[in-house]
Amino acid sequence: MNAKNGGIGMDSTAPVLSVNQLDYKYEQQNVLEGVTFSIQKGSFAGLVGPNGSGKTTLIQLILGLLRLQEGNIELFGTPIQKFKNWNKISFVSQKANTFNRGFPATVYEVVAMGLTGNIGYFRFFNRLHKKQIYQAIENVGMSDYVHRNIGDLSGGQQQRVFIARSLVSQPELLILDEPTVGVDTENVERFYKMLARLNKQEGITLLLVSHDIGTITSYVTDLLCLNKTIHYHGNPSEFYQKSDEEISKFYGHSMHAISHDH
Ligand SMILES: Nc1ncnc2c1ncn2[C@@H]1O[C@H](COP(=O)(O)OP(=O)(O)OP(=O)(O)O)[C@@H](O)[C@H]1O
Repeated sequence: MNAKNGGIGMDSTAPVLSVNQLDYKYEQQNVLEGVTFSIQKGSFAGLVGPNGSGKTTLIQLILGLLRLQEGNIELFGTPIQKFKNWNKISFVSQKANTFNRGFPATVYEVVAMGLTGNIGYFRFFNRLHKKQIYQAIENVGMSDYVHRNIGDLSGGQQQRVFIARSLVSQPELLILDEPTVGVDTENVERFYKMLARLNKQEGITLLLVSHDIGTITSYVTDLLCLNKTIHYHGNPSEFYQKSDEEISKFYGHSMHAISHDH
């Protein structure tokens, strides 16, 4: 059943994201071929693939930053060409933590910036906006740092603040492109735990792009392996039943994934 209404109404039963037979090439280089998958509401999806496997290109297509060549993408049941509710989607890029450390803003101010798209730069925040800002900061476990300068925080803490900034507008789908680049190992685990909690308790659908297949498989509900096309989409634990040979065939090199139980 599809309750589309000229691209304005949303089909609440539709997948949050549906990608169908997507091909993409830069000049003569085919980067994506026949990419097909969908992500259901409430999933924590991990998209993994080696360098150059097309992850960033795929995300840029999903965010409407690159024009479709072949195939189609639906967001909340609406073809991307007609999709207007971009406030339902938030994106945190790997570049977020290359933030200028000298930037004179507190955690509160950085998170508040996530609301300016909703209310405009020169409007004042009302009580509800302030509540949303504090709630987003609490959701990423940064309440003790509200008035600290962003430049004084560690890479992992800064990245949590950027997640809070993207959560404050209350998106339904949060897309993260390699958010743990530059975050030390111990904090990477904490970071993934925080994402898993946001997914379970706040019901936010997550699409996490990573080349770190070992760690993310402990947290994600859906694992997608991309190398030009989707070679695996399913339960992360079933992925480990595949032979090393099968995995390395699409991963491009031999790899030993490590599974942790949490
Ligand atoms: N703007 C561009 N023009 C030409 N080729 C590009 C462009 N962007 C990416 N490519 C090429 O397309 C292929 C896929 O790149 P993409 O960045 O999508 O992969 P990725 O999986 O995100 O890689 P990484 O993990 O290294 O970031 C690579 O071979 C890359 O060199």
